[in-house]
Parts: sequence; structure tokens; C-alpha cells
Amino acid sequence: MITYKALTIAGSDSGGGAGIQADIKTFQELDVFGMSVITVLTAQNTLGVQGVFPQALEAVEAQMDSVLSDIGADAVKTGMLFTADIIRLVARKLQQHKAQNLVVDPVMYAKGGAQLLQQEAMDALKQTLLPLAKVITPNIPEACAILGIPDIHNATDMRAVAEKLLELGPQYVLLKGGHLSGTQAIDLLVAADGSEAVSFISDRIETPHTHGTGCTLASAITAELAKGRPVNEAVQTAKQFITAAISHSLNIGGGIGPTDHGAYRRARLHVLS
Ligand SMILES: Nc1ncnc2c1ncn2[C@@H]1O[C@H](COP(=O)(O)OP(=O)(O)O)[C@@H](O)[C@H]1O
Ligand SMILES: Cc1ncc(COP(=O)(O)OP(=O)(O)O)c(N)n1
Repeated sequence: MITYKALTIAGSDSGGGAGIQADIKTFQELDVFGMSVITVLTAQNTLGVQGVFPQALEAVEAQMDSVLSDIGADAVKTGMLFTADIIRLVARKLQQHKAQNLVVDPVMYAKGGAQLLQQEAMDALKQTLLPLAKVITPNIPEACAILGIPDIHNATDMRAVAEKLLELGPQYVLLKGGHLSGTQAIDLLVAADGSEAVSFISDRIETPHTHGTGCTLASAITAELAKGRPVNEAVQTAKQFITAAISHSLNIGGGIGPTDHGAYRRARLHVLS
């Protein structure tokens, strides 16, 4: 029986691989009841982003009020928010509704290069949303853009970048290393309470089909936090989830295909049978 509830506040990906669609699939696969607040509609497929249509602030506010005033959420994730006004509104409503276990994925660019956060929204992200987060999950280009520093290119520099991000107020930073080269995909978790940094390492899977990996990882963390798991355990399960999903990624469409959100559950069922 599903008893835990998670909310994603993010953009819709018509192609189904990232955004709200990836988040809801991930929640379901991890046995958490999923709810959504849609901030932006994107016309998107494996070839790229063909259109971005921000929703009216009233629409975003009404969705948040509907869900949080009645059903509530054990954990909340934010993804593509696109404008400074949407970010400020979301931050205000999260505080008003006393949202728990907030995971902020500071989405800025799609893998095809499309901009998913307006340049002028960066200050609102840093000042209003990041300080509310339990965990933030930037990839390396996002982390460096937030800090206003040049991109890093090796895993040894990840620690300093992640620790600098803690100064913006989140309780944990999970810096994702998918954009580095090398035979391993290394993510680094650092905590504001001074506990030991932890690396989460998997073999790097040779595939171009990684559309939606960041959304999927962050929503898996959110699902596990909704169940009351500590952050370290939530990230560990999420890393296993995304590694399984990438291992079975889907060669559909003519560009960067999505991952298989059902792969983790199928692998576990196989082990148990
Ligand atoms: N080729 C790959 N093989 C295995 N894991 C990967 C691969 N690419 C990304 N990952 C993992 O997927 C997750 C998302 O990482 P990343 O690609 O850095 O973020 P984003 O999708 O936000 O750009 C991280 O856990 C990362 O380590
Ligand atoms: C609507 C929407 N939200 C987020 C993203 C970016 O997703 P991400 O998981 O970072 O994956 P890539 O786009 O980088 O493959 C998106 N594309 N669309």
C-alpha cells in the first residue's frame, strides 16, 4: 500500500523523458504517491526543446494551494522554474505551507543546450529557493554557473565547489559528476552539519541516451526522503535507480533518448524471484 506522498513542482516535458513526467514515473516506481504543480509547458522531444510556455503565476499558485492545503506532501522537489517570478512565488508558497524535505534541482539547460532558466532568474534562485532546501542537486555546469566560476573538469575539484554551494544555505549539496569524462560517474554529497563527505560512484555507461537523468535522480531522492529515509540512504537508492535506468536507456526518437524508469523495479523483482 502506498502511504507516502511526494510533490514535484516542475516543467512538463512533452517527450516524457524529463520534467514532471520523469518525476511522476519515478515516484510511482518507488511506491510513493506522486503529485504535480506544472510551472512551464515545454514542447520537447529527443531532438531538443521546440517551445517554452511559462504558466501564469495564478495557475502555479492555485496548483500549490490545492495540493498542499488538502493532501500535503512528505517531500517536495523543484525542477524547471524558468522565471524569477515563478521562483519567488514557489519559494513563498513553500514557506507558507511549511513544506518538508525540499529537494531543489537547479535546472538550467537541457542536454541539447536549450535554456531552461532565464539568465535574470539566477539571483532569485540563489536568494529565495536554495536556502530552503534540504538537498540541492546541481550538475557541474549548474554548480559553476550558480557560483559564477569557470567549469571544472576533474573529480578532485568537486569537493571545493560543493562546499562553496553550502554557503548559500541548503543542508546538503549533491554535486553530480555526469558531465565529467572518465570510466566512472561520481556524485559527491556534502553536508552543512560538518559530517563526512560521501562519494556515490557507478561505472559510466556508454550511451548517448541520458535525457532526464538529473530529474530522475532528484525525484528518486525526493521519494526516499518522503519515506523518512536519511539523506545518505536516499541518495544511495537514487543512484542505484538512475544507474539501472541508464543501463536500459531507450533508443527512441532521432536524438538523445530517455532512460527506463522501470529498470530498477524489474531488477529488484528479478533478484527476489
Ligand atoms: N553515462 C552515465 N553512466 C552512468 N551514470 C551517469 C551517466 N551520465 C550521468 N550519470 C549519472 O546520472 C545522474 C545525473 O547526472 P548528470 O548527467 O550530471 O546531471 P544532469 O542530467 O542534471 O545533467 C548522476 O547520478 C550521474 O552520475
Ligand atoms: C521540462 C524539463 N525539465 C527539466 C529538463 C532537464 O532535465 P535533466 O534531467 O537535467 O535532463 P536533460 O535535459 O539535461 O537531459 C528538461 N529537459 N525539461
